[in-house]
Amino acid sequence: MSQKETYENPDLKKERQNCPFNKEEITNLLDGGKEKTAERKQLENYILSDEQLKDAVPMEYLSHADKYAEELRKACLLMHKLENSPAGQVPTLRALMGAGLGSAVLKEGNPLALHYVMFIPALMGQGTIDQQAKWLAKAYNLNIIGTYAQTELGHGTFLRGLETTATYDPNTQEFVLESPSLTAYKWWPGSLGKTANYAVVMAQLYTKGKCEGTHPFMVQLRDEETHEPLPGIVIGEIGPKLGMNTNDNGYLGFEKFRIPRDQLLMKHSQVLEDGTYVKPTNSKLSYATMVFVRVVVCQDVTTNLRKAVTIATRYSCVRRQSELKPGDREPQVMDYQAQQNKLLPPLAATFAFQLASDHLWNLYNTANNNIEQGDLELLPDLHGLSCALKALCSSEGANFVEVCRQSCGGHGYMACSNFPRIYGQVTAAETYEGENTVLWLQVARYLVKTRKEQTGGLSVKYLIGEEKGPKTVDTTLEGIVHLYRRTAVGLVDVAIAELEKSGRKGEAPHDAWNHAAVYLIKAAQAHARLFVVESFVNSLKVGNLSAPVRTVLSQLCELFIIYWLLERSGELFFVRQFIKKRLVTVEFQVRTLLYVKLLAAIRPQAVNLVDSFDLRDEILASPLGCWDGNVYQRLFDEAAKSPLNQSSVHESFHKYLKPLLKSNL
Ligand SMILES: CC/C=C\C/C=C\C/C=C\C/C=C\CC/C=C/C(=O)SCCNC(=O)CCNC(=O)[C@H](O)C(C)(C)COP(=O)(O)OP(=O)(O)OC[C@H]1O[C@@H](n2cnc3c(N)ncnc32)[C@H](O)[C@@H]1OP(=O)(O)O
Ligand SMILES: Cc1cc2nc3c(=O)[nH]c(=O)nc-3n(C[C@H](O)[C@H](O)[C@H](O)COP(=O)(O)OP(=O)(O)OC[C@H]3O[C@@H](n4cnc5c(N)ncnc54)[C@H](O)[C@@H]3O)c2cc1C
Repeated sequence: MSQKETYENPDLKKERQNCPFNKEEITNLLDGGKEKTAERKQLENYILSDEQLKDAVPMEYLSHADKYAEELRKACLLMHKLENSPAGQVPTLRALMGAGLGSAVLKEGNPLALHYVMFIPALMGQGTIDQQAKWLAKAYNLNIIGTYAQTELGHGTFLRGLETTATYDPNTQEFVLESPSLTAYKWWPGSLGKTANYAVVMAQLYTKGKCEGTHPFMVQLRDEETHEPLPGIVIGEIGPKLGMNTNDNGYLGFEKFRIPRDQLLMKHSQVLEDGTYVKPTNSKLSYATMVFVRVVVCQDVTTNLRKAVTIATRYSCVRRQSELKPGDREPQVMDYQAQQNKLLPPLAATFAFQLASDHLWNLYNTANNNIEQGDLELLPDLHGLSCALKALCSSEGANFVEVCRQSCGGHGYMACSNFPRIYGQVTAAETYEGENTVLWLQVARYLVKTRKEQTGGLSVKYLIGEEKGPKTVDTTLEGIVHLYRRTAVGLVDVAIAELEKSGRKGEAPHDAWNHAAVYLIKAAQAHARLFVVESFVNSLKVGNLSAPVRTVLSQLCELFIIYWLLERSGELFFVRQFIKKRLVTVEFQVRTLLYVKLLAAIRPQAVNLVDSFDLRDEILASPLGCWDGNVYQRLFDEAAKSPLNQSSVHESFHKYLKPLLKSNL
């Protein structure tokens, strides 16, 4: 019998009564259509009903090595299940790699993730047709398992500074891979520690005595039978981390390790037999795998945020605390405006991020198809937008997850609440695939270039030409979006003015850039926020939404846009003409009132909205967020699993505490 038939917390039951919109309509919208929802549900039933994929004990109680072994066992079993998946292999794989279904089974991290998320995409994006023919089938069939080894102990961000060398030897037609120092050791690649036997390795290519920059090489690391490291390969795992502990991030050193010439992935650049180097059409094409992951990370972070918001919202409607009206029953904590202020902006953000991520995904596919045909026109815009949204979704996402945790008081601090894991995953995305500050500066570079040269892609068109739109700002949605646009343009102009000021003082361009970093980052962030806000507003203009769904999504959209504006109001002070017009004081009062009204308007639908995410209890993996709201019983049940509760007196009492108690200190 399902939980839904046995118990439902009365407060949650009440929250769910008289829902003015069709929850399924929102579910379908988020899934990408009714058929996709049906497909997802079928897949969830298929995977989550398998007893062998369930945890015998909570993973927290296992050792580092046992956690890895357990997640690897389940990961391998999942791969076997792919064959008979009712949804087909590709959709199943996608679902298993991300923060939804995949993390319900592999809570600590998927030891095979890098194989699918980076190794196969790298082979596809960097390998020639012949190389793909040689390696891809083996990779898909899991005859080999790979990772993406780029970051080194000494360098992650600065790719031109990578130290690993691949020197071409025309006599043997081989590359010799070498780690010339400790800092040259690859450090961080996921799955490298224990799982992978192959890697795409990024190394400085030397041929005919000249360094041609970083290039991708296909490298076998371990024996395919024994899994022992090959001679000349030094390999291991880097140890426990804040989260993602069974992704077995590893280290890797090369001691004059030889690979054949045709293991340079040669789709974009080649080394001929005699050592002649053939350049790519664009040197950044070798970075394409990172661009792909930046795009999917936005979707992944959004899924994680939906989990955190669902847990916190349901819990906040079950939890009763303090006194709102003297003498009355303790209210649901969700009835405090302060709690709504914590939870409704992240709830709105899940929609905003999803819609922006969908746009980015479409841009990625178009740009990638064009690149395959040799047309690189969309590459700068894709790079700019993927950096901007990856940095924005991961940083805002991590902050929102932490707010969700805090909103659950003490119980949010329990490991079983699942907040530590969700946070661990989301904050990791602030660092991996390009540290966020570094990505903001990449975005700023694109914005400054566009503004100065008056040419750029679709996402930066607003920086070209004179500012359009009303000179005064009204409080309609369009008016507020215009305010975002003016702020974004204004901050780019402020950053350019800073750069020019330093230039006039005689500073070299690189120093001027460094000294304008604070402004440059603000401009990049304002640009990213503008994109998200416009995507949200524009998405509501199109599509055949029912009136009730359109109403609630419009409220969320308005709330989100005003929330960010209020949060970032300080930035308006950088844009001088706003202050002159006393916009800050006058308009803000109106918006603050509007914001509070929106909190009250959305509050009654909070549980219905998170229900419409349709996240199964197994995916939420939290006693605080379960559909039935049976929070206290579930917390008790979780505590019962603690190894310290398996006997009434722990053996350490007799060993340590009893002697102390008897010692008369
Ligand atoms: C199937 C999947 C389903 C679900 C999966 C879901 C989610 C994923 C889940 C889990 C993920 C699991 C694990 C995470 C794995 C993590 C892996 C990694 O972290 S791999 C390592 C990533 N490393 C980085 O990102 C390094 C960051 N650094 C850089 O990118 C570059 O060094 C930097 C951009 C900072 C600068 O490069 P540099 O070579 O120094 O460039 P330079 O300054 O000389 O030139 C700038 C010039 O180049 C343009 N440019 C830079 N990068 C790109 C690019 N990628 N594409 C296009 N163009 C680029 C830049 O705009 C500039 O152009 P202009 O000169 O201004 O014209
Ligand atoms: C969970 C996880 C998984 C990972 N998986 C992989 C993987 O599979 N494969 C792989 O190759 N790598 C992987 N990485 C490595 C990751 O890509 C790097 O950690 C990341 O790119 C940041 O590089 P770094 O660690 O060298 O940081 P650093 O670049 O040293 O950053 C340190 C500080 O310096 C600042 N900084 C650096 N450069 C600049 C600049 N130009 N301007 C201003 N500030 C700057 C940064 O903002 C940051 O505050 C992973 C990392 C993590 C955390």
